Amino acid sequence: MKQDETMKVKRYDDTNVNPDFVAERKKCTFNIELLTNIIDGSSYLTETRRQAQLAVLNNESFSNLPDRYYASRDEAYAQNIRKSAAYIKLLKEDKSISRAESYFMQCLIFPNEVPPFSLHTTMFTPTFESMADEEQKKLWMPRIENYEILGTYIQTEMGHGTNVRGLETTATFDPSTDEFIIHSPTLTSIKWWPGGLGKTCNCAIVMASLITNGRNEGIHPFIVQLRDFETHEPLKGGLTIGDIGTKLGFHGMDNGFVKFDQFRIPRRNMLMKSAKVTRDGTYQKEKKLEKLKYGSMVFVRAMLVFNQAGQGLAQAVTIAARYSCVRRQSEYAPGQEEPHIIEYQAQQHILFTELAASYIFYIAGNKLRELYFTMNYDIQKGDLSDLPELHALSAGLKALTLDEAVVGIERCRLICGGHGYSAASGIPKIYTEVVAACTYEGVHPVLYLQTARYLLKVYQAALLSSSASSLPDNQSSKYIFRHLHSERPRFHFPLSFVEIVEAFERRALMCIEKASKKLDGLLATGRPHHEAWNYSACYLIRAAKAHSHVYLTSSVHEQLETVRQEDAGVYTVLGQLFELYALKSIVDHAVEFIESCGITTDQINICIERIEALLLNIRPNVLPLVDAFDFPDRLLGSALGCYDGNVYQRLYEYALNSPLNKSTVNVAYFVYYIAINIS
Ligand SMILES: CCCCCCCCCCCCCCCCCCCCC/C=C/C(=O)SCCNC(=O)CCNC(=O)[C@H](O)C(C)(C)COP(=O)(O)OP(=O)(O)OC[C@H]1O[C@@H](n2cnc3c(N)ncnc32)[C@H](O)[C@@H]1OP(=O)(O)O
Ligand SMILES: Cc1cc2nc3c(=O)[nH]c(=O)nc-3n(C[C@H](O)[C@H](O)[C@H](O)COP(=O)(O)OP(=O)(O)OC[C@H]3O[C@@H](n4cnc5c(N)ncnc54)[C@H](O)[C@@H]3O)c2cc1C
Repeated sequence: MKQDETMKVKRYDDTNVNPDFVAERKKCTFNIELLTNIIDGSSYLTETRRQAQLAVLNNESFSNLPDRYYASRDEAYAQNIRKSAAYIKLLKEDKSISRAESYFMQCLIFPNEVPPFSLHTTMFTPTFESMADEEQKKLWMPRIENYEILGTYIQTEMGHGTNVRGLETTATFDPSTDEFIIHSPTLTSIKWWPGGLGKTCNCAIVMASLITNGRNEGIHPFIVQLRDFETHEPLKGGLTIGDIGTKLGFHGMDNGFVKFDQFRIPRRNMLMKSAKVTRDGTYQKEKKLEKLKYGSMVFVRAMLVFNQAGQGLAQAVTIAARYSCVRRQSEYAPGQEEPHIIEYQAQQHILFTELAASYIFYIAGNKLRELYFTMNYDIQKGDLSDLPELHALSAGLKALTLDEAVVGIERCRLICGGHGYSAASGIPKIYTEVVAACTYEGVHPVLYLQTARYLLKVYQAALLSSSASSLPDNQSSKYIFRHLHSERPRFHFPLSFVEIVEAFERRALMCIEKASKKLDGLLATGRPHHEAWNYSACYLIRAAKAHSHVYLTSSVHEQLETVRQEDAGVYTVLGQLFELYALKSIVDHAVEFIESCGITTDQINICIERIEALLLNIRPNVLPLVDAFDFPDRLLGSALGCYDGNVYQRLYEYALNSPLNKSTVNVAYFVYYIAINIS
């Protein structure tokens, strides 16, 4: 990114800081900057992020006016398009902007928003790059990279989302014209939900059942132009397109529908890297590359762990923590000043356990992102051996971290009392964005079952192997094999960090074994496989969750081992957060740990006591721990969570700006009530 010499806006306003915050920040026992580097992934990424954020704050085109919480849907959409236009212009003009820089800029330009063009970068382009052949890439990529083509990803239909194989849209090859005919044969086959489809995008990858020579060859991707490149009008020839209407959140996003009525596209618009239809209608495929077509889902699921679960929960926690250090309530010691609500143990238990979870999701999410890019390098070159592990991991972690994050965000809102319910707190917006991710890219029961399907295979292979070296070289195979072929360790309390990871592994293995036994038991009674699978679902989902917890704990433990060499202060606070998250999970799933690790209820009580001690340990550092996330105020968009802690002034300003306050007597009241009931 080109450096801007005129950068003048500071990321924080550190004048006029609430004195309570000044006192809190003085209690800090560790190097905040070092922890920020860990959260970002490196000091280089911290610096990159800050420069990118400054560039956004200095650019008036990216302001959030009108106020984002008062904007109507039309205004929210228009605001997103205005900012998108400025952002895309910038990306086109400054080719030195790196992927990381553009990512950080986008997060701040569209705070807690998925903007209408985002499908272009997260799904349309990756799917095209992965599924198009070289000639197709040469033809299309320049216009895709130049944003002349703005694409979305069209898979889901009104009647089918989860069951991709059950999609009804057809792409029938017509050899007489060398074209595919895209058709929606029923009401339920209307494509429904794709982001940016309603009003914004001019092209799309459409997933449809390929039919040639009378045979249905299954779901394949096609690139389809939807709108005229000049007038932006939907193309003639069989398209009905529109916006699907208001949703729980995503107000600035035009999720859309499209009905195809015998709409024709050239044969070469089928993406032909792993399968093709020749001029005479012959279908050919490379079976080994078949699963590549699911690749963009794996990508987004892997990214959602740090981007939505980690970042979303961390933002809610930052807001709740800062507010808790300002808000005073109730008489604690008779006759004395009301304490800050942060001093109540009940508040600390919720706030600090969610703080711990946000650190775990952020750090594990960063590691998953790195793992994705490492594994995907080989996958794109045609070596798909890591794909099953990556698919299982990204599916399970997307589900588990988002499940826990949305509950955590709501708990943060609740511990802010009444002001948490105001949009001004910023938390409702965070919640509606993050909870959407629990649905898109796959609903969670379905994703857990995908993870479990893989785990049972790994378990069977590990059972039959006499040496780990004969198994695939990945984390799942390693820990499942190791614990399957070794004695249960004796656990000592309080648990060491190594023992914590071991305990999560033993628990996961037990859950996988139980799921396997349940399935085998049902099969042994003569039930068909699909029925036995369905009635094992509760066991299978428990196994997938326990396995995902293994990744969370082991990857953060790995990070801790590195930090231990570097800085004692950071190691201590990060260790406290790791222990708190792990012990809370153990207590929440006590039955599974008692059974799998041979521990007692007395030992669970030791964990409960230890959690209380950890709350006291964490208390002095709470504000520095959320400061370390380094969220600019604009990103949080919160009167309660600003860096300077001037909560009440901001709440008052927010209320004064309400459109309802533009007049002293509201016209509706005058017209409907006074006119009818008082005159
Ligand atoms: C900070 C530092 C720098 C940063 C750098 C920058 C990095 C960039 C950051 C980018 C940030 C991104 C942020 C994200 C924000 C994103 C916003 C996005 C907005 C929302 C977009 C939403 C889009 C959508 O929702 S698209 C629609 C998604 N739909 C689904 O998910 C449907 C779910 N259903 C399915 O996945 C399948 O149909 C399934 C798997 C449930 C069932 O299918 P099936 O055919 O019946 O499968 P099955 O028989 O069970 O299995 C067959 C076989 O295939 C394997 N399989 C299944 N899925 C996959 C897969 N995805 N990958 C690989 N393999 C898969 C399965 O395991 C089986 O294998 P075998 O057992 O071997 O047979
Ligand atoms: C905000 C948002 C943005 C989206 N963006 C896009 C997009 O850009 N492109 C796109 O193509 N799609 C998009 N989608 C669609 C999304 O991917 C689907 O909604 C999602 O995959 C779920 O499919 P469905 O809605 O058909 O739910 P269904 O598949 O009907 O599932 C309903 C419920 O049934 C249960 N269920 C279903 N199948 C099973 C099973 N096999 N086992 C156990 N339980 C099951 C689950 O509890 C599930 O929640 C978006 C959705 C949202 C909410």
